[in-house]
Amino acid sequence: MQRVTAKICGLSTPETVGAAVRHGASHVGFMFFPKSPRNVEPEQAAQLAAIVPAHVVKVGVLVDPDDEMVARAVASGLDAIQLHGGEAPDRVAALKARHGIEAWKVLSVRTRADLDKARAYKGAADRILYDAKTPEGALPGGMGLRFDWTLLDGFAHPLPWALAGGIDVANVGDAAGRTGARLIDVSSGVESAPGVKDVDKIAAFLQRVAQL
Ligand SMILES: O=C(O)c1ccccc1N[C@@H]1O[C@H](COP(=O)(O)O)[C@@H](O)[C@H]1O
Repeated sequence: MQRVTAKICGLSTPETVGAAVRHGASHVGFMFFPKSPRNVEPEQAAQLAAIVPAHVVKVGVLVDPDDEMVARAVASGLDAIQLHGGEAPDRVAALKARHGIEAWKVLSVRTRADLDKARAYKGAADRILYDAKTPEGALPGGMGLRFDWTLLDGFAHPLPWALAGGIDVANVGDAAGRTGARLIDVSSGVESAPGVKDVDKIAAFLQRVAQL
């Protein structure tokens, strides 16, 4: 079976990007969402992207972005965009076609019906990322909230997928084992405070993932 890999998301410093790369992250993520404590400007993202080796996938996270925002983010050197808002399938497909890079769609999950929305993105998105639905008015992600992973039991995934939401070093083994996820996304689980990534937590998380 394919081994488990990890995306460390919401990175904003060379030190934490370096830690993610050194300890074996398959993906790194940069936030382009001004309301987020992890937000980076495109110029800052370009400097961070420049120190990421080619085998590590650089993902930009955007929330209902306008065309200019996507263009500025992609120009920082991204390999993929993660659309974390209410983007419809045709919008995802259009951005993928325009920029010629992978487009991921995030589905916010509370019920099985939320998973069923994945089918509409077949042919539009490259990957579905299942994350926990956050409370009304809160950030749409990065809150360290989990959804009920048993909802994924027996679900016929229409697309390659990844799991996010409230994952940390203590529960990543359960997350991968219980759901079968081969790509795990973490942000707040490797932080010491919102928006402050911790190199020791990144190292411990990735060492645990390497055992799975
Ligand atoms: O991190 C944020 O601030 C954020 C803001 C808006 C949309 C998504 C955001 N983060 C992403 O949410 C998931 C889960 O994060 P967590 O591990 O539960 O903290 C992940 O992809 C984050 O990058």
